[in-house]
Amino acid sequence: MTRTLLQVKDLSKRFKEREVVKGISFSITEGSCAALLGPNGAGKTTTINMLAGLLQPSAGSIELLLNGRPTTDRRPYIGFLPQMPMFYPWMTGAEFLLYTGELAGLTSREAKRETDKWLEAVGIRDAGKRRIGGYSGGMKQRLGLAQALIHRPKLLILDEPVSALDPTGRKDVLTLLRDIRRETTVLFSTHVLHDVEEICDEIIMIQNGNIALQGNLEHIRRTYSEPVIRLEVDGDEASRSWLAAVCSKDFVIHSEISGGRAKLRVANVDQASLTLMADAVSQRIVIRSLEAGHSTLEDLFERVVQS
Ligand SMILES: Nc1ncnc2c1ncn2[C@@H]1O[C@H](COP(=O)(O)OP(=O)(O)OP(=O)(O)O)[C@@H](O)[C@H]1O
Repeated sequence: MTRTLLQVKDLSKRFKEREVVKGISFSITEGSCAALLGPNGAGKTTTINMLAGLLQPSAGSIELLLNGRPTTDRRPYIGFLPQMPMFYPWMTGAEFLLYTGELAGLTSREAKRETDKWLEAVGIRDAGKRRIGGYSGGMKQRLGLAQALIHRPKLLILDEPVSALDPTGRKDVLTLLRDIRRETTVLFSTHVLHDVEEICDEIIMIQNGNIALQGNLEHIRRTYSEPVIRLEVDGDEASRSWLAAVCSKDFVIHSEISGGRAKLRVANVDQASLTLMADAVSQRIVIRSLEAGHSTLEDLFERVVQS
């Protein structure tokens, strides 16, 4: 049975006379992994800070529901990793986790047990004995994640959790987020749409403080997915002018050209690919690559942002 864990209604935030979050409503299903997407300045951090209880909304409501009933104070049930987490550099990673665990209401014995568990889970068991001042950005991010999970929250909220990580670190964190989903619902903001496609099942896309698109990712994919051909030719003038001419053909619904590459939205990829290849052969144009497939979340994001 799918149950709502978080219900947001008509949420707004105004900084002086400027409204940056404009009455948004959405819900998050228990056990899901949801992504908050949007271009720079869309209002993601402001929204996340309101959900985490760090910012007071100007209007609207945020309810966390436990077994279908709203809690009076949602904060004990939320784990939060801000965009720029702050640490005490003189503490060791383990000391910091013990401290935050006890602050979150764990007994010292529980805090010790959870500290060991999470240092291991986020991959910094050995570094846990060292001072945070000597940690790299990626290690701090892992420690921040452990800090957000130590009190076993119902909802984990993360503001761009993978932006400071190298590819291995990113993969580790995404795997961890996927693993904890059995116990913890996850909401995170990101610009990396590929990560979203890998681990999320719900998305909320915001732009200019409004919701541009939201819902189940699979459903959105099915609804908005379109046949697309990605084409690359040589950079010489003849190839480029052929590419430009191709974009104005009848079977191309929409096109984007950048250098020797083009992305073509078409009605039928098979037919369009055959026509393109035949035309290229007859004009003696070398096609470097031709990929026939469907639009990605990134394509959809670009369309929403540009509209
Ligand atoms: N404390 C504040 N006072 C005034 N304006 C603010 C404040 N915090 C954010 N803003 C403005 O609100 C808008 C939304 O900012 P926010 O940080 O929520 O966007 P974002 O989607 O998280 O962007 P990014 O992807 O760049 O982190 C921006 O125009 C920002 O300048």
